[in-house]
Amino acid sequence: MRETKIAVAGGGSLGLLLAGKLNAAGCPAELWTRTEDQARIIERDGITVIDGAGGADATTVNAAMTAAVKAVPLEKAAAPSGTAVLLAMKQTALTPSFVARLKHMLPEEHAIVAFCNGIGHFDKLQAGLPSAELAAAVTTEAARRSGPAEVAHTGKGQIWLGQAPLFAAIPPTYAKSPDHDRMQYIESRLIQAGFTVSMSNNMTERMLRKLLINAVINPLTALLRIRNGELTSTPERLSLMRQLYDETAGILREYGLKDGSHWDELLHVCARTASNHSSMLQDILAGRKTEIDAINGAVVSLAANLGRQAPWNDKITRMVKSISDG
Ligand SMILES: NC(=O)C1=CN([C@@H]2O[C@H](COP(=O)(O)OP(=O)(O)OC[C@H]3O[C@@H](n4cnc5c(N)ncnc54)[C@H](OP(=O)(O)O)[C@@H]3O)[C@@H](O)[C@H]2O)C=CC1
Ligand SMILES: CC(C)(CO)C(=O)C(=O)O
Repeated sequence: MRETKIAVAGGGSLGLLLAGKLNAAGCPAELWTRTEDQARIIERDGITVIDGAGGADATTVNAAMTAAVKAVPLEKAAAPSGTAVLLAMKQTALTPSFVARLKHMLPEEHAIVAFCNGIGHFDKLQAGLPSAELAAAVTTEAARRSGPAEVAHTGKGQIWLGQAPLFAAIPPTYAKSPDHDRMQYIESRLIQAGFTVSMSNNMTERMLRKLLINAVINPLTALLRIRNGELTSTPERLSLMRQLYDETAGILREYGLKDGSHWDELLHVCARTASNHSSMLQDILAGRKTEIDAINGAVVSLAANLGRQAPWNDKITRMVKSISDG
């Protein structure tokens, strides 16, 4: 098997969950933070993961565990040949200068497994990191950072791993395939850490399904400032959801979204994550840039590539941008 060293980039909700659980299970995974301060706190205190927190079920028992984790600010990280980076950062952080910094620090042989919601990130990574083995991870896990070294695991879900699709490129040109042994190694380590993981040979479909869910729940909950479960509570809100859903699903079908009960899946996600603030609402409340460009903005671009319009997605993108920092 090719030598692989796992590193997690981004000490936010998902990054703390991944690094905390991997290290707790005896799988060393260095965490690359943005700040020196956060790395220092984690080196001192380890990462605490509170499992079961935020569960809708009142009988859920919270269990906390703390793991020692090696943490360094990203620009000081040393990445040996064969490093696999679990990228747990928002789309908004993947600027050309950040991708150039990654290229500078990563060895020739490396893999990037991107957990980002939305689409467009693989095009940016592919353009800036031509020798990267690019892999996609789609997850229904839910996590919320509650301190620099503490994360609440607010929903147990699944992780799908596989080759990265490139949606914007027409005709599609595929990124360098992830090394099979390396992906199996990552899968086995994540399973050892307690995650439910499956390899998928159709990440396009997985990502489009997640995109459809995020394109409806995220902007509406952000604009209405409500929890995910409250979205289905009135006929007016359901009607907004339905219009946005119909338009988005119609476009995503042209890119490989299969026919299926996606509307039921959407309602199920609202019920399963009823008490969550969506990530977009959290960004708005914290005054951060949202991932709207990579979600509804991306749907508008996908429609334009087909010579079509997506007026619901276009308007909702403008509305979210008009109440946030971009
Ligand atoms: N949280 C969840 O449950 C889920 C999240 N996702 C997706 O995963 C991705 C990550 O989400 P999440 O963890 O919630 O996001 P967070 O905003 O909680 O975390 C992002 C992290 O990236 C760090 N970061 C930003 N810029 C840099 C940089 N230049 N160098 C190093 N680190 C940097 C931030 O650092 P700092 O805090 O210092 O600013 C922050 O810790 C998103 O695309 C999200 O949509 C998908 C499924 C579930
Ligand atoms: C599934 C959902 C909507 C859960 O909150 C999510 O992925 C998000 O908030 O970004």
